[in-house]
Amino acid sequence: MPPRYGYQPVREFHVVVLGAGGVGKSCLTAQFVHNEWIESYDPTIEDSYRTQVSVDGRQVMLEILDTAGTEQFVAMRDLYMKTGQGFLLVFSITSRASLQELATLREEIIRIKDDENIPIVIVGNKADLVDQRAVDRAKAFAISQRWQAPYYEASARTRTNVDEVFIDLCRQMLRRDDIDLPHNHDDIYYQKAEDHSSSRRRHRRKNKEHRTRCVIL
Ligand SMILES: Nc1nc2c(ncn2[C@@H]2O[C@H](COP(=O)(O)OP(=O)(O)OP(=O)(O)O)[C@@H](O)[C@H]2O)c(=O)[nH]1
Repeated sequence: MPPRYGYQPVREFHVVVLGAGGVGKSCLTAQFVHNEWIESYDPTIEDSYRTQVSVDGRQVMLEILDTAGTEQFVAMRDLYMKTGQGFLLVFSITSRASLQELATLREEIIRIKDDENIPIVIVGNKADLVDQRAVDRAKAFAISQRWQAPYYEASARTRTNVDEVFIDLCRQMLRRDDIDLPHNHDDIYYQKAEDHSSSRRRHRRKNKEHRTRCVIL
Protein backbone atom coordinates (compact mmCIF):
# COMPACT_ATOMS: atom_id res chain seq x y z
CA MET A 1 0.00 0.00 0.00
CA PRO A 2 1.53 3.37 -0.98
CA PRO A 3 2.00 5.99 1.74
CA ARG A 4 -0.85 8.43 2.27
CA TYR A 5 -0.36 12.09 1.50
CA GLY A 6 1.34 13.87 4.40
CA TYR A 7 3.17 10.80 5.65
CA GLN A 8 6.94 10.42 5.50
CA PRO A 9 9.10 7.29 5.53
CA VAL A 10 11.07 6.47 8.66
CA ARG A 11 14.17 4.34 8.26
CA GLU A 12 15.22 2.22 11.20
CA PHE A 13 18.83 1.32 12.03
CA HIS A 14 20.69 -0.57 14.73
CA VAL A 15 23.72 1.25 16.10
CA VAL A 16 26.26 -0.39 18.41
CA VAL A 17 28.59 1.66 20.63
CA LEU A 18 31.82 -0.22 21.33
CA GLY A 19 35.10 0.52 23.07
CA ALA A 20 37.17 -0.19 26.18
CA GLY A 21 35.75 0.23 29.69
CA GLY A 22 35.42 3.78 30.99
CA VAL A 23 36.07 5.62 27.70
CA GLY A 24 32.66 7.34 27.87
CA LYS A 25 30.33 5.20 25.72
CA SER A 26 27.39 5.55 28.12
CA CYS A 27 27.99 9.28 28.61
CA LEU A 28 28.09 9.95 24.86
CA THR A 29 24.90 7.95 24.35
CA ALA A 30 23.08 9.60 27.27
CA GLN A 31 24.09 13.05 26.00
CA PHE A 32 22.85 12.25 22.51
CA VAL A 33 19.56 10.67 23.55
CA HIS A 34 18.66 12.61 26.72
CA ASN A 35 20.94 15.69 26.75
CA GLU A 36 22.16 14.42 30.08
CA TRP A 37 25.65 14.44 31.64
CA ILE A 38 26.61 11.56 33.95
CA GLU A 39 29.52 12.29 36.30
CA SER A 40 29.62 8.94 38.10
CA TYR A 41 31.09 5.79 36.61
CA ASP A 42 28.82 2.77 36.72
CA PRO A 43 30.12 0.06 34.35
CA THR A 44 27.50 -0.88 31.79
CA ILE A 45 26.28 -4.42 31.17
CA GLU A 46 24.03 -3.49 28.29
CA ASP A 47 21.69 -0.54 27.71
CA SER A 48 19.53 0.10 24.72
CA TYR A 49 17.91 3.33 23.62
CA ARG A 50 15.44 4.24 20.93
CA THR A 51 15.45 7.72 19.50
CA GLN A 52 14.30 9.43 16.35
CA VAL A 53 16.40 11.98 14.49
CA SER A 54 16.09 14.00 11.33
CA VAL A 55 19.05 13.66 8.99
CA ASP A 56 19.14 15.90 5.92
CA GLY A 57 15.35 16.03 6.01
CA ARG A 58 14.94 12.27 6.38
CA GLN A 59 13.50 10.64 9.48
CA VAL A 60 15.64 7.97 11.10
CA MET A 61 14.73 5.81 14.08
CA LEU A 62 17.85 4.62 15.87
CA GLU A 63 18.04 1.61 18.14
CA ILE A 64 21.28 2.30 20.02
CA LEU A 65 23.03 -0.42 21.98
CA ASP A 66 25.49 0.83 24.59
CA THR A 67 27.74 -2.14 25.32
CA ALA A 68 29.99 -3.18 28.17
CA GLY A 69 33.67 -2.33 27.78
CA THR A 70 34.89 -4.60 30.54
CA GLU A 71 36.50 -7.93 29.70
CA GLN A 72 33.95 -10.13 31.47
CA PHE A 73 31.23 -9.25 28.96
CA VAL A 74 33.20 -9.67 25.72
CA ALA A 75 31.36 -12.91 24.95
CA MET A 76 28.24 -10.88 24.13
CA ARG A 77 30.04 -8.81 21.51
CA ASP A 78 29.60 -11.29 18.66
CA LEU A 79 25.86 -11.03 19.03
CA TYR A 80 25.91 -7.22 19.07
CA MET A 81 28.11 -7.17 16.00
CA LYS A 82 25.77 -9.45 14.09
CA THR A 83 22.79 -7.17 14.65
CA GLY A 84 24.56 -3.82 14.23
CA GLN A 85 24.27 -1.88 10.99
CA GLY A 86 26.53 0.94 12.13
CA PHE A 87 29.23 1.14 14.80
CA LEU A 88 30.66 3.91 16.95
CA LEU A 89 34.16 2.85 17.98
CA VAL A 90 35.02 4.94 21.03
CA PHE A 91 38.37 5.45 22.75
CA SER A 92 39.54 8.05 25.24
CA ILE A 93 42.20 10.54 24.15
CA THR A 94 43.67 10.02 27.65
CA SER A 95 44.43 6.33 27.00
CA ARG A 96 46.63 4.91 24.24
CA ALA A 97 45.53 1.38 25.15
CA SER A 98 41.90 2.28 24.48
CA LEU A 99 42.81 3.31 20.92
CA GLN A 100 44.74 0.07 20.42
CA GLU A 101 41.67 -1.92 21.47
CA LEU A 102 39.72 -0.47 18.57
CA ALA A 103 41.87 -2.33 16.04
CA THR A 104 40.72 -5.67 17.42
CA LEU A 105 37.10 -4.54 17.58
CA ARG A 106 37.17 -3.31 13.99
CA GLU A 107 38.69 -6.57 12.76
CA GLU A 108 36.02 -8.54 14.62
CA ILE A 109 33.22 -6.42 13.13
CA ILE A 110 34.55 -6.88 9.60
CA ARG A 111 34.94 -10.63 10.13
CA ILE A 112 31.49 -11.10 11.64
CA LYS A 113 29.69 -8.85 9.15
CA ASP A 114 31.91 -10.13 6.32
CA ASP A 115 31.92 -6.57 5.08
CA GLU A 116 34.89 -4.19 4.74
CA ASN A 117 32.59 -1.21 4.17
CA ILE A 118 30.35 -1.46 7.19
CA PRO A 119 29.50 2.04 8.49
CA ILE A 120 31.91 3.01 11.29
CA VAL A 121 32.79 6.27 13.04
CA ILE A 122 35.89 6.55 15.24
CA VAL A 123 35.44 8.74 18.32
CA GLY A 124 38.25 10.11 20.48
CA ASN A 125 36.25 11.02 23.59
CA LYS A 126 37.21 13.12 26.66
CA ALA A 127 38.67 15.82 24.41
CA ASP A 128 38.03 18.29 27.25
CA LEU A 129 40.82 16.65 29.27
CA VAL A 130 43.50 18.56 27.39
CA ASP A 131 46.14 18.17 30.12
CA GLN A 132 45.72 14.40 30.17
CA ARG A 133 45.96 13.84 26.42
CA ALA A 134 47.94 10.65 25.66
CA VAL A 135 46.87 10.09 22.04
CA ASP A 136 48.22 12.37 19.36
CA ARG A 137 45.38 13.73 17.24
CA ALA A 138 47.34 13.28 13.99
CA LYS A 139 48.07 9.66 14.86
CA ALA A 140 44.42 8.87 15.56
CA PHE A 141 43.43 10.63 12.35
CA ALA A 142 45.99 8.63 10.33
CA ILE A 143 44.59 5.37 11.75
CA SER A 144 41.03 6.40 10.88
CA GLN A 145 42.14 7.22 7.33
CA ARG A 146 43.72 3.79 7.00
CA TRP A 147 40.42 2.30 8.14
CA GLN A 148 38.51 4.63 5.81
CA ALA A 149 36.33 5.82 8.65
CA PRO A 150 35.70 9.40 9.80
CA TYR A 151 37.41 10.53 13.00
CA TYR A 152 35.92 12.91 15.55
CA GLU A 153 37.30 14.20 18.81
CA ALA A 154 34.38 14.59 21.16
CA SER A 155 33.53 15.36 24.73
CA ALA A 156 30.47 13.94 26.38
CA ARG A 157 31.12 16.36 29.24
CA THR A 158 30.99 19.55 27.14
CA ARG A 159 28.69 17.97 24.53
CA THR A 160 31.24 18.66 21.80
CA ASN A 161 30.66 16.72 18.57
CA VAL A 162 28.15 14.40 20.26
CA ASP A 163 25.37 14.91 17.72
CA GLU A 164 27.91 15.01 14.89
CA VAL A 165 29.23 11.49 15.46
CA PHE A 166 25.76 9.94 15.51
CA ILE A 167 24.56 11.97 12.53
CA ASP A 168 27.66 11.07 10.50
CA LEU A 169 26.96 7.41 11.21
CA CYS A 170 23.31 7.88 10.18
CA ARG A 171 24.43 9.44 6.90
CA GLN A 172 26.69 6.48 6.20
CA MET A 173 23.90 4.01 6.97
CA LEU A 174 21.39 5.90 4.82
CA ARG A 175 23.84 6.10 1.90
CA ARG A 176 24.57 2.45 2.28
CA ASP A 177 20.91 1.52 2.44
CA ASP A 178 20.05 3.58 -0.62
CA ILE A 179 22.48 1.70 -2.83
CA ASP A 180 21.77 -1.68 -1.30
CA LEU A 181 19.17 -2.62 -3.91
CA PRO A 182 18.40 -6.24 -3.07
CA HIS A 183 17.31 -5.11 0.37
CA ASN A 184 14.24 -6.18 2.27
CA HIS A 185 12.44 -2.98 3.17
CA ASP A 186 10.08 -4.45 5.73
CA ASP A 187 11.62 -2.17 8.32
CA ILE A 188 10.47 1.04 6.64
CA TYR A 189 7.36 2.56 8.10
CA TYR A 190 5.51 5.77 7.42
CA GLN A 191 4.76 8.47 9.92
CA LYS A 192 2.58 11.53 9.68
CA ALA A 193 4.83 14.51 8.90
CA GLU A 194 5.99 16.20 12.13
CA ASP A 195 4.12 13.64 14.19
CA HIS A 196 6.70 11.79 16.26
CA SER A 197 4.16 9.66 18.08
CA SER A 198 4.61 5.94 18.29
CA SER A 199 1.86 4.95 15.89
CA ARG A 200 3.70 2.99 13.26
CA ARG A 201 2.51 2.21 9.77
CA ARG A 202 4.60 -0.33 7.99
CA HIS A 203 4.68 -0.49 4.24
CA ARG A 204 6.98 -2.02 1.72
CA ARG A 205 8.80 0.60 -0.30
CA LYS A 206 7.21 0.56 -3.72
CA ASN A 207 9.92 0.49 -6.34
CA LYS A 208 13.60 0.62 -7.08
CA GLU A 209 13.28 4.00 -8.75
CA HIS A 210 12.84 5.71 -5.42
CA ARG A 211 15.87 4.02 -3.93
CA THR A 212 18.04 4.98 -6.91
CA ARG A 213 16.93 8.58 -6.62
CA CYS A 214 17.92 8.63 -2.98
CA VAL A 215 21.57 7.93 -3.88
CA ILE A 216 21.91 11.51 -5.08
CA LEU A 217 21.04 12.89 -1.63
N1 LIG B 1 36.12 14.61 31.47
C1 LIG B 1 35.33 13.74 30.85
N2 LIG B 1 34.89 12.64 31.50
C2 LIG B 1 34.10 11.78 30.81
C3 LIG B 1 33.71 11.99 29.46
N3 LIG B 1 32.92 10.96 29.08
C4 LIG B 1 32.81 10.16 30.14
N4 LIG B 1 33.52 10.64 31.19
C5 LIG B 1 33.63 10.04 32.52
O1 LIG B 1 34.27 8.77 32.38
C6 LIG B 1 33.68 7.81 33.26
C7 LIG B 1 33.22 6.59 32.46
O2 LIG B 1 32.19 6.99 31.56
P1 LIG B 1 31.15 5.92 30.96
O3 LIG B 1 30.33 6.64 29.96
O4 LIG B 1 30.44 5.21 32.05
O5 LIG B 1 32.16 4.93 30.25
P2 LIG B 1 31.81 3.59 29.42
O6 LIG B 1 32.70 3.56 28.24
O7 LIG B 1 30.35 3.49 29.17
O8 LIG B 1 32.28 2.48 30.46
P3 LIG B 1 31.83 0.88 30.53
O9 LIG B 1 30.39 0.88 30.86
O10 LIG B 1 32.68 0.31 31.60
O11 LIG B 1 32.13 0.28 29.19
C8 LIG B 1 32.55 8.53 34.00
O12 LIG B 1 33.01 8.92 35.28
C9 LIG B 1 32.28 9.76 33.15
O13 LIG B 1 31.81 10.85 33.92
C10 LIG B 1 34.19 13.18 28.80
O14 LIG B 1 33.93 13.47 27.63
N5 LIG B 1 35.00 14.00 29.55
